[in-house]
Amino acid sequence: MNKFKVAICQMLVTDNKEENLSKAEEMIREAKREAAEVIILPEIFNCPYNNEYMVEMAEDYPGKTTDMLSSLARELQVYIIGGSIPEKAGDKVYNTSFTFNKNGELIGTHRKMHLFDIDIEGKITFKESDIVGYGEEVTVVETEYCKIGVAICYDMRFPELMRLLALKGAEVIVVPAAFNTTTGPAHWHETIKVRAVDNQVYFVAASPARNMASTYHAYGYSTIINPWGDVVASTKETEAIVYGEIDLDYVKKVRQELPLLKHRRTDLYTLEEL
Ligand SMILES: NC(=O)CC(=O)C(=O)O
Repeated sequence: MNKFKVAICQMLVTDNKEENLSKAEEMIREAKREAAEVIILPEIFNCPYNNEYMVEMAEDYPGKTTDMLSSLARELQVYIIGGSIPEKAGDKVYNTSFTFNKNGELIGTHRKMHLFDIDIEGKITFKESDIVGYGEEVTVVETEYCKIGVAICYDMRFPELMRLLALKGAEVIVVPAAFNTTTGPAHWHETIKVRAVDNQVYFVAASPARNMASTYHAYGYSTIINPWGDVVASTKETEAIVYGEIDLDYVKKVRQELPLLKHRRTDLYTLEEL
């Protein structure tokens, strides 16, 4: 089982949770019909990426959204990396990604570790930490194919975390994300490519489609990059499913031919999880 097919559901997210859940289900079913085995949703897919909505629509785990993902994973016999949702835990809200295996069992929970607090003059101000709590754990999920590192959006801007995922054995890194129309054109493609090349992984970056009726204008352009830095598949800003094949022999080949991970001077510097 050295190859498997992934699908990114680049869905249009609205302020209607029922509509978002139906859209996610419809796209997951379509991806299964196209033989995808690992299906990925974008960051904050069940409500708008906006602090007020995230507080209002946050759900406990287990809850309506995660129950739906779990039962779809079981029924369709696929892995689902459920983008992220606002998760309510006690009096806190987290931006959390839940991953389910083919039996519908929860095999990974990633709470966004780096929160999107930015202020770009004349363009965009966002202060996620006003309402979202910080995740504390590095997340690598075990699948029947390989280990998959999971992080959320702004997390991917931190090369130390991405490297840690590779050092923990990830051959694929999946990042549900929602860059925007300021940061997307500036950094999206370059960041994805360099993280794939540095860590010699398949890098799967899943965005929502752009919704100009929303307060946050997601960039779109969900993309899969291989360990050599080539684009396996990509799309533009509108709703679409992006499919790509992950070839684990190719990961091994690139890592053998250009042994970056082996050539690290760990006698001179190290990276450790505290
Ligand atoms: N939405 C994010 O967390 C990050 C983002 O949009 C960016 O880094 O740009």
